[in-house]
Amino acid sequence: MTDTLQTSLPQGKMPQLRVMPMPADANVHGDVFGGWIMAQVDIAGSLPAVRRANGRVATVAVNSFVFKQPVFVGDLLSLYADIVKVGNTSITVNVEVYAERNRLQVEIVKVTEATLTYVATDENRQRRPIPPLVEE
Ligand SMILES: CC(=O)SCCNC(=O)CCNC(=O)[C@H](O)C(C)(C)COP(=O)(O)OP(=O)(O)OC[C@H]1O[C@@H](n2cnc3c(N)ncnc32)[C@H](O)[C@@H]1OP(=O)(O)O
Repeated sequence: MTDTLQTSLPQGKMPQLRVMPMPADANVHGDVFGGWIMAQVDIAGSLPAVRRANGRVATVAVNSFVFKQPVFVGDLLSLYADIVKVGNTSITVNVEVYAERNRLQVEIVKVTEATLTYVATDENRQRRPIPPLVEE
């Protein structure tokens, strides 16, 4: 598992989300609940999906989710999300989470990796086609 240890955050990319878990997010041993991390990953992954879908999306599947290293209260988490597939109505996003621990000593650890699929939905919560990509 040596590939989980990083010395820096991904270069040239902006995190979708940065967040710090608080004591209420931890179990009795002080480690952060997996469910809390999953919620942050779901939010981070939805952000590029909403932009690409130009509107609301719903999470239809968590295709994979790996907790590579524990997360501790006070870690500063950076969540990076990249669209890896666009279907007719669905968008699949890869999310990577890095923790900055002991921030004065700059220890950065890759803690989580996940792939989720979102479906573009309309005002009746029914699936809708992904609109064509508009060049900016
Ligand atoms: C806001 C939130 O995120 S709330 C989080 C919880 N999520 C929800 O409450 C969503 C509940 N689910 C639903 O409402 C419905 O399943 C919907 C609207 C998301 C999808 O509606 P359905 O009619 O079931 O869609 P359908 O089966 O045709 O699949 C739609 C797309 O999702 C994909 N999909 C469906 N199931 C899966 C799966 N298990 N894994 C990967 N992709 C899937 C399909 O391949 C299809 O993609 P494509 O159109 O790009 O080919």
